Amino acid sequence: MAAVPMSSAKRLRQLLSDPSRMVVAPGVYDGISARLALAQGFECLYMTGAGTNMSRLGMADLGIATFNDMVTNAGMIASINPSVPLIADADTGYGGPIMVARTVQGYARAGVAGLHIEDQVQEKRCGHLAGKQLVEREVFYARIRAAKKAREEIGSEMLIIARTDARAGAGFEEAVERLRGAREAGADALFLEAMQSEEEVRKAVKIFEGTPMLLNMVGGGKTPQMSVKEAKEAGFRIMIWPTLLVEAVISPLKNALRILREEGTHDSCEPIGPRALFEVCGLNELMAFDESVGGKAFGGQEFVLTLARIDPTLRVTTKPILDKARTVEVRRGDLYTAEERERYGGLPNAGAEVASIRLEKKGRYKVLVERDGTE
Ligand SMILES: C[C@](O)(C(=O)O)[C@H](CC(=O)O)C(=O)O
Repeated sequence: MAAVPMSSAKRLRQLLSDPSRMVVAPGVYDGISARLALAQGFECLYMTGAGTNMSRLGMADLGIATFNDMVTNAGMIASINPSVPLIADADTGYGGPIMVARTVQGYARAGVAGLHIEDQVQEKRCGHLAGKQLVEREVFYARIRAAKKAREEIGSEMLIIARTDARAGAGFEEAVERLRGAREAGADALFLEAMQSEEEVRKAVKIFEGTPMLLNMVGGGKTPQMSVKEAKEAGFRIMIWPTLLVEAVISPLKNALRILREEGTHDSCEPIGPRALFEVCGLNELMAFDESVGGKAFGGQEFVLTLARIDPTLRVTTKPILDKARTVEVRRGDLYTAEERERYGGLPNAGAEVASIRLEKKGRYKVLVERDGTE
């Protein structure tokens, strides 16, 4: 329900047009992970194919998710905040050139801002597993040409990123050659999968100077670990962290389940309660929308918040408080003046959380909040 001042693809291109910026995109795979990344104010998200296979299908990253699985997930994620660009994994494009075209147009209509298409065979696998097989160079180039032509046919600005998986079996030089060919075939950005040393990482950026390069940071993968700062200094323009969140949930979930199974309780983590839980997925905004159009389904009280320390002119916002609500989330956009809302309302930062106010008891509130969100 956020305002959409420009297409997310245009926004992604705008971010890339500033050479001093690197686009950092955490890998998300479902509604909760996407909501959490948006709440942190990330300016771009990445829909991981590995995470989509795992969370939607319960399957390993072995190219099992089909176009329909992927486009449905991408459309759901892209729609949560359409002003924040989503780069989505499009694997091999899911078939020959005709199918690649369908994939590109389907992703564009689903609101995806950029996608990557690779040169593995259909029975593909995670780029950091052994035993990958490649299609011939020309087959790869035809995929990229199909992607570009399909995008042009519908007037989309979606970014086409060519990914090569050649490093593992065919070597660095072949990978570079394939990306050269893909660039000629019309790719806007390049992704050399599973580079194996810092030297390769730096060399690749140098070879393709002038073309945006994507760095894939898989924890425990083939590529040496680099921070956002290091990747930016090396010259990358996009950095994805595909498995960060998938990995992060495994242990806590296992632990909670083990405790429930062994001890018959659920005290492995402090329960935050249903209200706070749903606030992660937009409860307050959804209710505010309902109220703003005269809906009566969730009538609550008014919450008056004064952010005196952030701005001397005193920023005030009102937010509804649900019955029995325990927290109120304040986002940057809540504090905009009408003019600011017009100008900045659609930018990713508008959704960034500035404070999470814990409510002690029902009543009318007037709260002073400092920049770090503490009362
Ligand atoms: C980027 C990637 O395509 C993904 O699906 O997110 C994977 C990540 C992974 O499986 O570790 C890849 O690098 O192949």
